Amino acid sequence: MSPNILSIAGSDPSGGAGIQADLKTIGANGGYGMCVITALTAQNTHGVDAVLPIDAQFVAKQLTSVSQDVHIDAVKIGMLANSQIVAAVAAWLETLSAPVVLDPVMIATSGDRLLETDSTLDALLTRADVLTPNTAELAALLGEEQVSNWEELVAQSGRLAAKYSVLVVAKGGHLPGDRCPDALVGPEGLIASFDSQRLSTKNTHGTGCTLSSALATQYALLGDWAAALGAAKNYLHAAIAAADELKVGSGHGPVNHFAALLPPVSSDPMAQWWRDIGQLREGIDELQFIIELSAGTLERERFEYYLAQDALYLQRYAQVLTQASTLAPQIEAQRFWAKGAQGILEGELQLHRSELRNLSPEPSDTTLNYVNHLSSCAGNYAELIAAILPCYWIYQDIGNRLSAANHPGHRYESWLSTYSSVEFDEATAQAINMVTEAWQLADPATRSRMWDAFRRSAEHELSFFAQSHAQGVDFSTA
Ligand SMILES: Nc1ncnc2c1ncn2[C@@H]1O[C@H](COP(=O)(O)OP(=O)(O)O)[C@@H](O)[C@H]1O
Ligand SMILES: Cc1ncc(COP(=O)(O)O)c(N)n1
Repeated sequence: MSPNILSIAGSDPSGGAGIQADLKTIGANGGYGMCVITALTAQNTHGVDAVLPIDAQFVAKQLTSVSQDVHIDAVKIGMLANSQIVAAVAAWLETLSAPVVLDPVMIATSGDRLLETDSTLDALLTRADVLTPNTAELAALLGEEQVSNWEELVAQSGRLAAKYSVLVVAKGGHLPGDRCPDALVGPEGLIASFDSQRLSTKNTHGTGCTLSSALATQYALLGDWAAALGAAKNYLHAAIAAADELKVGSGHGPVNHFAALLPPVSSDPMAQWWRDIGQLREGIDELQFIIELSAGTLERERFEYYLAQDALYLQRYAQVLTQASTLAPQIEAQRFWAKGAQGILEGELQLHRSELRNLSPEPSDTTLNYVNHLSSCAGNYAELIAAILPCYWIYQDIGNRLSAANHPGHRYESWLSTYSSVEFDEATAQAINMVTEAWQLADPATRSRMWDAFRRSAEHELSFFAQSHAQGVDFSTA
């Protein structure tokens, strides 16, 4: 069951910090988010322009309305704006036993004040379970100098923990260096530390809000502060790592709160598919058959075996292209696939016959598995053309390299000269476009079947090129 997490914080209308960041974070971590607003701010990714604190009695009213009705599993406190609001929240907390994470927000990263100068958080510091100050807030709470290295930060956090009998998260975000450690520190010293790489981005607006609300949510789920901090830090790290995918403002933008929940944003799904079969493509390049064909050392027998299987495959492939033409929703696509089928029947198969001394009558298991896979996709146009595509694309890719290795006197000179042509490059680009268009129109389930059909065909391509050397690559049961 989702824990109910209450954020008591200010509003950031640009959505990266404050209650907006908290609600996104709580939801992304599996909690049910609620919020009591303490202040409105007018701010963006460059800084805070104005603050309008909510009347303290109205803050109290919001708190009682929520807690009279809803069971609260954990509380996260952020910006409180002034001492009247601090007092209202402190009085309300006396009626509640839920765990409390207090992010002692005083000054925004941009340097703007979020807690009035004459206000103190003292009434809340002992009631909180965990404090999450940044280096400047930590120093201010102790009336000490701000530290600049990790050992001093852990020591200073320990002094704060002892002063208020609480746990303190030592946050390395503002320290120099390429690491970004955080640690849970108690009155007795270090409890658990979590190191991470410092991510290179200027988009870190709201990281403190995000960490503290993730911590409250994870504690409600896990019941252990150290484990909760580890989980919260992992979540934040992924959100910072994906921050640059968002395009929010021209200053310090927000982190990407839903990064881990969303499928990778790819404006070019085919480029993604091509990358995702990268290992298979490398596997094909490393096959003895391809290496020897390219070098001209391939035995004639193996070459003819491959050609004979290819001829059998192409007969069926031409039928599959005809089926795609029948299923195609637009006339242009109908024509394209029909033309492909015709090209095979009239052009490529003739070429095979001229190279072959005798046509092997029997298709191998590898060849049969491949064509059966193609036929199994024939119930749906989008899936079928996704299955058809690797034959075009991989052949074109290898063909360009093989024809580059060709030279006068190469053992397979005439064959390799057919491997690359402007027409085939164009046909491949058009086939990629057709599959992209079908993908754009497809629902998520069909998209996933399309990718599966494409990937399986790429696997069959590898098996197909491997078969003349019987290298035992067989994905037929995959
Ligand atoms: N560039 C970064 N790469 C990775 N983690 C970061 C980066 N900047 C901040 N963090 C993390 O964000 C959290 C908030 O840290 P910090 O910036 O110190 O606090 P605040 O946002 O309150 O000023 C910490 O967990 C810190 O480790
Ligand atoms: C309403 C509100 N609350 C908190 C912060 C701190 O944000 P940061 O984590 O960037 O210092 C903020 N800028 N606005």
